Amino acid sequence: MRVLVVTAVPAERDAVTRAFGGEPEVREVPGARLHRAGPFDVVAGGAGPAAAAAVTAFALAAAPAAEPYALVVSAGIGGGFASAAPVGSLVVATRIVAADLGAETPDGFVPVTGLGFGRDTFLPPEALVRDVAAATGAVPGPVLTVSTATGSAARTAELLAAHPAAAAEAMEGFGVAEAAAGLGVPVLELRAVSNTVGPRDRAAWRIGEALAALTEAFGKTAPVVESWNRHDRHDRHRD
Ligand SMILES: O=C(O)c1cccc(C(=O)CC[C@H]2O[C@@H](n3cnc4c(=O)[nH]cnc43)[C@H](O)[C@@H]2O)c1
Repeated sequence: MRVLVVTAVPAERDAVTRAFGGEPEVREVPGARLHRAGPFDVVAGGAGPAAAAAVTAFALAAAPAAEPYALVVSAGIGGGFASAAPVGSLVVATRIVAADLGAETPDGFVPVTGLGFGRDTFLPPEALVRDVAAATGAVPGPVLTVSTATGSAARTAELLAAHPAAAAEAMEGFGVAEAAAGLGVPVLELRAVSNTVGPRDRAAWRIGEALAALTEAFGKTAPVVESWNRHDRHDRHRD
């Protein structure tokens, strides 16, 4: 069973592959460079939902027919909402939500679904989310995908008003999920919290700590996804 993992930057990709030691085998496919480690093919596809969707689609389309991907994981560091996910913690998405995809109106932000088209949420498989949370200690909760990282208390309050249970935000999950859904592949999002969502303070980001947490999490996630693929995949896919 193979799992495609999509990160934004090479440092995140390498944090995932480090969980398996040694040098990953590198495979070039059109549009993507995959680093193979354990059950994971890991690609650093760039920042933001568009880059993430493009590289996910390229990698999925390039999989050999005899060995299709059973799962796609959007992974990396992320911002944690203070009440749910402190710096250094992990978050596994129960929902992957496009938080700024929609329209501004005189009455405030309206998501695309409120405009009568598109979609703004993908649901990872429930059993897999539960098992990954149990194995890694990750907080299960909604992860918001934003095109602009939050940098003020006012924007944080807006996001929490619209998504009171939000645990984290990042910039790729919804793009990865959109591409995976287009090809009928389930999706998961796993984030290691490097900073708190709120007024921008880049000096306070704990990137090294978050990358170390990501490495540890992927070591613990590999057996979970392998077991899920054998036992749960076909009856629990909600999307
Ligand atoms: O500078 C470095 O060494 C470094 C190493 C690893 C990753 C980075 C990034 O800047 C990754 C950008 C990536 O991180 C996500 N992210 C992290 N915090 C937030 C946030 O508060 N709001 C939104 N996104 C966040 C996001 O997915 C970015 O694409 C640097």
